[in-house]
Amino acid sequence: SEFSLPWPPPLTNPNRQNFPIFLRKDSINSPRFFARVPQQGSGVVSPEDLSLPNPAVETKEEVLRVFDEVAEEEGAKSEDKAPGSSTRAKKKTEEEDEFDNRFKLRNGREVFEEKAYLVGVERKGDIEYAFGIEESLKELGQLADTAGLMVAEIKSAIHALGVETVIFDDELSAGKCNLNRQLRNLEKCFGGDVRVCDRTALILDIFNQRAATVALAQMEYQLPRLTKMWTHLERQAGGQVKGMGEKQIEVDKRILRTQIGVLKKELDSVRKHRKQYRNRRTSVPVPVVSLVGYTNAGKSTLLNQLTGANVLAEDRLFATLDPTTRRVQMKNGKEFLLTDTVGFIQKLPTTLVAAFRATLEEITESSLLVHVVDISHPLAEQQIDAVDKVLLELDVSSIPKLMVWNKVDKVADPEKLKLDAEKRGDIVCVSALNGEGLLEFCNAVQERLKDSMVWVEALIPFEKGELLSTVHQVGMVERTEYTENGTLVKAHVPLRFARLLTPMRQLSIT
Ligand SMILES: Nc1nc2c(ncn2[C@@H]2O[C@H](COP(=O)(O)OP(=O)(O)OP(=O)(O)O)[C@@H](O)[C@H]2O)c(=O)[nH]1
Ligand SMILES: [Mg+2]
Repeated sequence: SEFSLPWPPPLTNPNRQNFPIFLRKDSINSPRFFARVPQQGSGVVSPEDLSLPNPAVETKEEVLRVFDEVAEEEGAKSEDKAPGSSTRAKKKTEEEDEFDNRFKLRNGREVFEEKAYLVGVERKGDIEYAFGIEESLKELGQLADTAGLMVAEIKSAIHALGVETVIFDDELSAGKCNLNRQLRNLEKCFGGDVRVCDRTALILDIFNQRAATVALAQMEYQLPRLTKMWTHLERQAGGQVKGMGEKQIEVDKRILRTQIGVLKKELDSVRKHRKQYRNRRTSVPVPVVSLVGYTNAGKSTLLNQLTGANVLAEDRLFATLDPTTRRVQMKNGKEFLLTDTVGFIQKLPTTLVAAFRATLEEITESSLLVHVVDISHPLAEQQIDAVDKVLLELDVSSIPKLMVWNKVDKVADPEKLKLDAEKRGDIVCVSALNGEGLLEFCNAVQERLKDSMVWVEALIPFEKGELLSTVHQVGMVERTEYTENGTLVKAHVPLRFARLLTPMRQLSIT
């Protein structure tokens, strides 16, 4: 408070390469800021290098206040250094306590909370980008929460000492020389042991925590980036043992390649297992319906509501990483299998598409795709597009689709929304949370499934009673007639089941 800080603050090291960055508030109520770089390229805000000639921060006072806090902390530290200071020991244990407190329990797993600093870079060419940087950053924040990180506000970022990870909203592409320069510059600017990562690395981190199969994608992502990880060795060696860093790279690359080999084998066996499981399932003629949609749309909640299954549904991104299939039994005795899938996300890293494909293989064999949309989300349209794009890549255009607008309980004008849906004719409005519209949903599913069924007229002998009940369960029966020779049934049934009925169909023709 007695500090008067110069404005703009001086550079501690004038030789250090520094990109100017302008800070803007994330939104009026949010304490988070995002960075704007006026020219092409990326930039960083480094604590000592906070050279903001013309900050786009709403109030200069706000930033000054942050500086005050830093200064106060610095002041406290220098006091600390006084020999024999009794506050020193106290501070020490406080720090230790704080360190211990950062181990948190989440979903039965112990995670260490990292203080992270989100950086979004808006480039000139990106302005048209549908999601917009604010939304993208918000999503990144949620991603970071999911990874078990604590999103520190920019304040703590400026507090320097607090920041351990800097997360970029875009994939920092490897291989090109300007990435290396970019990373080195970042390292230089941040100094110390700050971890710099990007959207891809963060998503991979989440996957790595919960889905073993995706570890592969992570390793493949790491391989070209190893070069960067070992440059510090070269620097330490000061040119004398220049080969040292390189050797370590080779060792690391070899280890990674071996691990990739092992994982690939594991993945193969997982695939085989899943395939066997699917084959077993297809011998039961129950149609399979897959839930797809943007992450956090409410797919797992819908599955839970319909089946009473206890699938993890949470307000965090990528809550579901493994497909889960449950049997849905309707009041009228009809059944279908409902499969939950991993959510989609924009800017899906290229390395992840392959991993998604493995998890999403399930849906290529379903009779119907239900596209779940969080219609209360301001960017619902863009999320729909993002999902459609992935579906296109998965080559499932031949499978019929049904769109569900979820979270109708959350929208401002549900009646207007329902009218909109009605006008478009192919949309069901539901609230997976309170159960609204679920009956309509099931009926719509049945209706769509009919499109993938074939019409049969079959005379089923009385001794094959179980076949008749299966027709009722999995098909749509129009008529049954009892005759001397058995039950004459006219119905839509799944193709596979129709094959089972073939001999009886011939019977009905004669
Ligand atoms: N208000 C409201 N919230 C909902 C509704 N459906 C789901 N949610 C909430 O939305 C959040 C995400 O739901 P999930 O079912 O986990 O979403 P998901 O699509 O499975 O997400 P991923 O597994 O990440 O792909 C949870 O907090 C749910 O409680 C709804 O109809 N209304
Ligand atoms: Mg889910």
